[in-house]
Amino acid sequence: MYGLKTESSFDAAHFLTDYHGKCENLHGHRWRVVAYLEQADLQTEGTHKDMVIDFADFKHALRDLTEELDHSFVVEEGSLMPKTLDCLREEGFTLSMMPFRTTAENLARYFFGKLAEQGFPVSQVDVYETPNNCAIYRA
Ligand SMILES: Nc1nc2c(c(=O)[nH]1)N=C([C@H](O)[C@H](O)COP(=O)(O)OP(=O)(O)OP(=O)(O)O)CN2
Ligand SMILES: [Zn+2]
Repeated sequence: MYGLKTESSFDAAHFLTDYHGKCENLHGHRWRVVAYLEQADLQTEGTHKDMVIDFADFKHALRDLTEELDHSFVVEEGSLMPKTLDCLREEGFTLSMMPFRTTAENLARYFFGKLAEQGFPVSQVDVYETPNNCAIYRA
């Protein structure tokens, strides 16, 4: 089995709905996202011969995904009143609406799904919320 790994980071704001503690308040993280690909065989011909895939394609795909969330407010759908969302948008804030509670675990599954949708043979995504705390989603 062959594997590739790349990583990218994004800075964003969030809060955890129904969390009893300081994380219920709006705060920010520099989330670090590490993605892994696994494939039994290497490509056999052309420019990608003896590669799982080109590192460039992999790193750009992950970077594009983290870039979409960078410097935004990552909001769980239904967690704020529509009028609050309207006001934030009117103020010019960028909102990234997510259909899940914005935990590191769910963000790991989100990036996993987005890479898989694009055809990458993704096997695992790690999301670090702090340098020491990491959530893992695996196939
Ligand atoms: N399993 C999970 N636990 C927690 C998550 C999560 O996504 N998955 N998220 C949070 C909060 O987002 C919170 O911001 C994390 O806070 P904390 O662990 O306290 O991190 P700090 O950087 O503030 O750490 P300090 O040690 O207080 O500096 C909570 N739990
Ligand atoms: Zn947090």
